[in-house]
This record gives sequence, structure tokens and C-alpha cells, in this order.
Amino acid sequence: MEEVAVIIVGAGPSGIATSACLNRLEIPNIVLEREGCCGSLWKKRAYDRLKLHIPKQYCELPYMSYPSNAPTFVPRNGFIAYLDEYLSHFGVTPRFNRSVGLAFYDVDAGKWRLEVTNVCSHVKEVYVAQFLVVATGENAEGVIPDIPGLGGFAGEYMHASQFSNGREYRGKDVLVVGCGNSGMEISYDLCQSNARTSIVNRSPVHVVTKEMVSLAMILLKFLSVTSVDTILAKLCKLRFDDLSEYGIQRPEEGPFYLKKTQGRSPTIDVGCVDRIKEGKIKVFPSMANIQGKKIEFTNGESNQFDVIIFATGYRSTVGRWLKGGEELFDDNGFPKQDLVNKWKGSNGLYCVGFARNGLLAISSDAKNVSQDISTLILNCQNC
Ligand SMILES: Cc1cc2nc3c(=O)[nH]c(=O)nc-3n(C[C@H](O)[C@H](O)[C@H](O)COP(=O)(O)OP(=O)(O)OC[C@H]3O[C@@H](n4cnc5c(N)ncnc54)[C@H](O)[C@@H]3O)c2cc1C
Ligand SMILES: NC(=O)C1=CN([C@@H]2O[C@H](COP(=O)(O)OP(=O)(O)OC[C@H]3O[C@@H](n4cnc5c(N)ncnc54)[C@H](OP(=O)(O)O)[C@@H]3O)[C@@H](O)[C@H]2O)C=CC1
Ligand SMILES: O=C(O)C(=O)Cc1c[nH]c2ccccc12
Repeated sequence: MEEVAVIIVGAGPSGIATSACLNRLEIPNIVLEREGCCGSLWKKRAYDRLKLHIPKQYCELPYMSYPSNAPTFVPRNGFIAYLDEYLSHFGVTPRFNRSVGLAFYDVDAGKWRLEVTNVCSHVKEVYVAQFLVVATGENAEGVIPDIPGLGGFAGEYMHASQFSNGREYRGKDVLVVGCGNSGMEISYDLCQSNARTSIVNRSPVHVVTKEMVSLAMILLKFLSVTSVDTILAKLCKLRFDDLSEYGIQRPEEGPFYLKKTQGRSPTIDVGCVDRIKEGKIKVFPSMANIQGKKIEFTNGESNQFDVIIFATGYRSTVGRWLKGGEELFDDNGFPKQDLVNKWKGSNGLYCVGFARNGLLAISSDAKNVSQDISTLILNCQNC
């Protein structure tokens, strides 16, 4: 058994940012990570052409900027290099291959107790800490919906997090499910690689450009969300016109209203819309059922596909291993909406990276959490 002031679960951007902030405050902490590396989402579960969608100044972790010669929209490898540099700069040393299977608050000891498996040696370990920071992310596990007949699909299927590069699918009939950022970007990549590409869109979606988002981020400093959304609506009309004839409707609420109230990101077009307009990417409504390689859609159309890529989002898995966090987390493993500080629970429980606002929110969560822990430790020492 090992005891430390703070245990952080997860060595993604959230976990390493929190550890860095605690190191600066000289608060002992241990980061436990189930994978063999930091930033596993970016290193092992992301496609090759992924870039940060918002400008680098909004994607910084605390106390370290990107190199001045880094491009505005940092590519995946640049972000990975930044994460590795961040670790060494702040002396963050996660314990890798440690999967947290159970964490609970031991009332008698007044501390958090974690049961951890070393996934390489299968040795069980126990950690005890006064403070527990959950940093396992909004994207802990890919979601694949239960489509009738999927189990018997005669082709190959995978989640977007397992997709690397369109060139592997050249000449194949590929269906991408979902019109979020993953779905639209993977569809574009497949189409550019000469896969016969189709995409499923089941509900209204805001499609914008990265330039519009960059502008909106500046305007939001001076204008209301409603005003910014009104400006974006006009820019979208100019750039894309009405896409409903191609199967893409816009939600009634604006993109930044939805981001702020529901955490739903607009889809940032990387070229997919032009391919859809050219007829090179075909848009289908929801899938009804699958028989062999034949997929039937809810409009009665059907087609044969070799591959399905489910870009149908992610889920948090906190509920599976954390017991006693019900005050902070809801049944979906996200902080409860009515909390004042969505990063703080009771008994020394915290979370970082669940605000559905990307790296910007991760940075402020990490600073808030480490500052709060520091204050509590100082108050305790003085009492
Ligand atoms: C494809 C994609 C692109 C994105 N692009 C942007 C962007 O451009 N800009 C932006 O601001 N945001 C972006 N985001 C959102 C967000 O910034 C990233 O998801 C970011 O990686 C989240 O960091 P995190 O540390 O909270 O979670 P993650 O990066 O998911 O890290 C969580 C870590 O916890 C580990 N873990 C999980 N469960 C356990 C367990 N039980 N025991 C031990 N370890 C565990 C995981 O292995 C993982 O390494 C993107 C998200 C995705 C999915
Ligand atoms: N470069 C970047 O910065 C990138 C950022 N990201 C970010 O990562 C996060 C995850 O993105 P992403 O992976 O796209 O996931 P999202 O959750 O954002 O999108 C999933 C999409 O799949 C649709 N969907 C879900 N279930 C079904 C179903 N059964 N049938 C049809 N459609 C379905 C959803 O539609 P519905 O609304 O109807 O549920 C939604 O449009 C987001 O925050 C995103 O912005 C992702 C990729 C690149
Ligand atoms: O990629 C994401 O989903 C993010 O959360 C990053 C992000 C933060 N603020 C935004 C506003 C519009 C689009 C993406 C983001």
C-alpha cells in the first residue's frame, strides 16, 4: 500500500496539467494511467490527419505556451510533442499500465482508497490519498450504437477512435455514422483516399469553418453569445448556403449557445461539405437494419458496404470504478449540472476535464483544483 496527498487518475491533458500545477505548489501527487503512455487519446486513439480545431492560444495547458513557430492549428504530432515536453518541463512522472478498478472513500480512515491493477504484471496495488482527482476524460470509451443486425454484419466495423487513415480503404464502400467532427473529418479523409464514402446524419448539426470559430472566440470577449451566433449564421449562409437539400439541417439554437448550454461542438468543416455538394460523399438518414453487407436506412434506401465507421461519440466510464462520488457525478459519469464548481465534490474529490469545453476548460479546471487543494492543505497545517 502506498499513501500520498493526491492521486490523479488519468494521464491525458487533464491529469498531467493537474500534476504540473500541484508540482509547482510542491504538493506530492501520483498520476495513475492505464495505458503505457501519456496522452493516449492523441497517441493511440486518433486519426493521422487530426489537428487542433481551435487556435493554439486556446489550447494551452497551464504555464506553458506552444513554440512561437508552431502553426496556429497544431497538428496531432505537434500536440503530442507539446504534451511530452510539458511532462518533462514540470517533472510529471505518471505510473503507467495502472488501471484503476475501484476507488472509494474510506470513512473510518477519512481518505480515498484505490484498488489498481498493473496491466502488465497483473499485480494488484492499493493507493491511499487525502485527495482524489478524476481525470479519465469525457472520451474514455467509444460508443457503438445497437443497430439491428450489426452483430452479423458481413464486413468490418470499428469506432472512429480505431480509424487511422483513409488510404487503407481505397476502392471500398465505407459508411461513416455520425456528422460530428470525427465523422465529417474521417469521411473527407476516406473520400480523398478514393474510398466510396457515405455518411449517416440523423439530426440537425451546425457546420462552420475553423476561421469562423477563431473569429467567434475573439468576438465572444466583447459580444453576447446570441450576437456571435447571429453573425455566424450570416457567415455560414454565405459560405455554405442552405445544406438541407443535401440532408444537413441546422439546429434552431445557435452553435455557441449549444456549446455553452449543452457542450455540443459545432462541426468544423475540413472540406467534407464540398465533397457532399459534388455528390462524392452521399448522405443517408438513420440506419434501420443490417443484413449481410446490406444496410437499410429509415428512408427505405439501401446499399452494400464493406466497412462501417461509427463516429457516434464517446462516454465517460467514471461510474464503473468510482464509488461515493454521487454528489459530484451523475449517472452518465459527468459532473452534475446544478453544482457551483463542477470540478469539486465532497471529501476531497475533484474532477478535471469534464466541462465539455476542450483544453481551455481543462487548463482552468487544473488551476482551480490544485489551488483549492493547496488552500485546504495550508488551512489544515495552520489548524
Ligand atoms: C478526436 C478528438 C479531438 C479533439 N480535439 C480538440 C481540440 O482540438 N481542442 C480542444 O480544446 N479539445 C479537443 N478535444 C477535446 C479534449 O481536449 C480532448 O479529448 C483531451 O484529450 C481531453 O483530455 P483528458 O485528459 O480530459 O482526457 P483523455 O485525453 O481522454 O485522457 C484520459 C486518460 O485517462 C486514462 N484512463 C481512463 N480510465 C482509466 C482508469 N480506470 N484507470 C487509469 N487510467 C484511466 C485514459 O487511458 C486516458 O489516457 C478533442 C477530443 C477528441 C476525441
Ligand atoms: N480536430 C478536432 O479538434 C476534433 C475534435 N473532436 C471533438 O471530440 C469530441 C467527440 O467528437 P465526435 O467523435 O465527433 O463525437 P460527437 O459526440 O461530437 O458526435 C457524434 C455524432 O454521432 C451522431 N450519432 C450518435 N449516435 C448515432 C446513431 N445511432 N446514428 C446516427 N448518428 C449518431 C450524433 O448525432 P446526435 O446529435 O443525433 O446524437 C453526433 O452527430 C467533440 O467534442 C469534438 O468536437 C473530434 C474530432 C476532431
Ligand atoms: O473540440 C471540442 O469539442 C472542444 O471542446 C474544443 C472547443 C472549445 N470551444 C469550442 C468552440 C467551438 C468548437 C470547438 C471548441
